[in-house]
Amino acid sequence: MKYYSTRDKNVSLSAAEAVKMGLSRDGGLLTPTRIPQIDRAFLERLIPMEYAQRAAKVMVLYLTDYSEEELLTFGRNAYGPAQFDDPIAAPVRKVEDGLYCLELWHGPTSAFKDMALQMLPQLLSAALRKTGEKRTACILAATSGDTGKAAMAGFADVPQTCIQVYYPKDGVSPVQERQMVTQEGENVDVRAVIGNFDDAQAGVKRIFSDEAVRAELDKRGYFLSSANSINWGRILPQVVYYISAYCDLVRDGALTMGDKVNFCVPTGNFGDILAAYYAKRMGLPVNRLICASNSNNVLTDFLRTGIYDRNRPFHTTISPSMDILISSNLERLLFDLSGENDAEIRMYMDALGSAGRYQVSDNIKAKLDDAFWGGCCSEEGTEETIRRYWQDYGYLIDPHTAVAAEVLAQYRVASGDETPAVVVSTASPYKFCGSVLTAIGETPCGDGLELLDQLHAVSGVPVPCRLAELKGKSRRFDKTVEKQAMEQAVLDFLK
Ligand SMILES: N[C@@H](CCOP(=O)(O)O)C(=O)O
Repeated sequence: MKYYSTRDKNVSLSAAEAVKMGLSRDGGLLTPTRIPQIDRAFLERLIPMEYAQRAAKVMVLYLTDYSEEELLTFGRNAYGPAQFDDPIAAPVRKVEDGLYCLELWHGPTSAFKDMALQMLPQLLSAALRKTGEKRTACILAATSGDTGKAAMAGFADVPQTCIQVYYPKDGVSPVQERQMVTQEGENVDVRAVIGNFDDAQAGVKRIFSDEAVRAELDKRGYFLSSANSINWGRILPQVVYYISAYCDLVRDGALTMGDKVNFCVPTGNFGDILAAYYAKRMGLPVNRLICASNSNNVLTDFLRTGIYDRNRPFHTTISPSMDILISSNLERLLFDLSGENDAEIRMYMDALGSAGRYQVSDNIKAKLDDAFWGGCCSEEGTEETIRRYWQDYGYLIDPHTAVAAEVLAQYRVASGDETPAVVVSTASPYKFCGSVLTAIGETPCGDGLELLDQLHAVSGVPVPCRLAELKGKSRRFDKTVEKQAMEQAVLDFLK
């Protein structure tokens, strides 16, 4: 299987090279040249398997220069009991008939990012070996809260790698910040950007395409790679959990093999829902993908009108990981929907860069309507949904999951579609204690880690052990950086 760029189909890379590079030199996203197909027999075979086996079976379809045995070893390292507090890794929890939550936060940093970022470092280390690379990979990541910690945890002290993370100052939750600034490891660094997530992501992409910085890093023995969902090695492990969830629903009798399911995904950078789209394109029986946004509802408007317009106020919300107005992975979706038309994608992305806006063709809009539905949820709606899930189901959910749960309810009313649905639950409520406490009618006593105990006292839900351990950890990083100074920050880190 070869990989090409959404902006240049003449690029031709192996999977290992694509994982190593992270982002194409032309600014495009590296994408498989074909989408492998799965059928009922394939899904039947996955049903009795453990999560790591399912992951190896799916991933080898795309990573043809890796062996299935190699991927199974990586899977067992990634999703085993040393990392995940649930033996199923990504369990599906029944909320009520026809309504399920896919819990993706049982990993070491309590967010769905662990599902990919416990795997990516192993894929990258193997890629370094497979390509004979002698330089050190420097991972640059922008985060609105969850990716940064998961990437640091995944890459900490991994040989021949180092990682530098940028998060928006005042744009992540207190627990998310504490997770990042206490991260151990000799090869890690994290800085708060004076700006929002889009500034941090734009800075990282700018550095990737800065030839002078790249040449200087090369002289020093480094090359750049990415741990964000712009890296195909991030998307692919996320495809696995949609397929796995379907198998679990069939195994448990909630679906009959071949029945369709809807997935409702809270998303900002469009990576998580793109992974669901690939699963659908591979042949997983998916009816509709419901894209849930918070008040930063650029994706809702796009899916409804075909016009992507980032020229709007940026809101800081209680679901901060989705506070994003430039959704990077939409580019891969548009590439697929356009019939892999790289010239058309260049036109849209140039317009996004210069005017902050583009309008897709009628052809793409029709295909979007067929596969997707977009909705958004206010801050009040988010709190109300957390409260409702707690009162009605005794189920404590985080604000991102609540956004999806509320948007799914809107979709059902608007469409009348009662297809069994899975809400993708992306983070532990303990990462957002203050907002969750307020939502369930408690007054937070403080604004730091003491809220972990308060939320535990009122809910009885166990605190994930790595979050509880944060209390004993001291702060290792406290640097801030202006968004224009990120290039220098990289050069300072890689002395
Ligand atoms: N929601 C993310 C933002 C970055 O998204 P990614 O999936 O591209 O890494 C975060 O929490 O950092």
